[in-house]
Amino acid sequence: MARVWLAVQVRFAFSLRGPETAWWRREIQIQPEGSLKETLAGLAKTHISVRPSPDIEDQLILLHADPAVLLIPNLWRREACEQLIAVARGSGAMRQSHATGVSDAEAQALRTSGSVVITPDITRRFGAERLVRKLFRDLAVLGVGGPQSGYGEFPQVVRYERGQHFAEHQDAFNWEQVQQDGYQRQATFLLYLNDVEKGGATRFPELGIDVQPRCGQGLLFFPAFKDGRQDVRTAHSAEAAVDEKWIVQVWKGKLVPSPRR
Ligand SMILES: O=C(O)CCC(=O)C(=O)O
Ligand SMILES: [Fe+2]
Repeated sequence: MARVWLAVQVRFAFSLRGPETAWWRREIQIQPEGSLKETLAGLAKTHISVRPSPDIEDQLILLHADPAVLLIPNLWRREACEQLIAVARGSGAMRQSHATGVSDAEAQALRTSGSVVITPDITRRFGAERLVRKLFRDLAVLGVGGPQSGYGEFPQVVRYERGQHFAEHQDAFNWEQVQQDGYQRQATFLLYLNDVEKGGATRFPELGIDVQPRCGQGLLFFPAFKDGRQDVRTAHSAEAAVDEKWIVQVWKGKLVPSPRR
């Protein structure tokens, strides 16, 4: 019952959102007591253990309880967001984004943005060490995966120009691929790098959630269950951009026992 109620409140908050409204503050006030703790306890059983440090816990907004979707407003300052955009632009390495598990032609229709993987080489060449460290420190502060889990992918900066989108998809790999690679994505951490007034929302159709990009705002969700199977309820899309949109994303993964490896 509480879950249904929470989802309804989220829709309500989004529909009321205006450019100057501190809607997430209202959202905190209407969250049922203890719901974040309950959600994290449930998450540890079904998906992944997430133990946020006490100073960030207060800033987490539970957009959806099961599956858990968390929003962290004002995680990065504008200056840092702009620096990371400048690294991506300046790298000269932005390319048409890839999509996993589909042919090139399908990928081009599915995902029309441009992106650059912030490899150690790009990090070094463009002096982005501090920014990359900050991304991983944020993940650690959010307590994603606990101190023992070392598997992160290189961060990826993505730009959507007017009309570009990423159609509905799963971030977690399909079971066949997991069996083949012995690796699954367990947490998606997305950080919005600019304010987007029109278009470009991250949409979770199954959950009735639209997240409008705000500079420095983080989004955290969990695309796979503990055993490595996709949690298809976390399907999401990037709606077509009207204003230009920039994000950076990091996936935290884990090795999954595989008969073929
Ligand atoms: O751009 C967004 O809002 C979502 C991006 C996304 O889903 C992805 O890159 O996997
Ligand atoms: Fe995604």
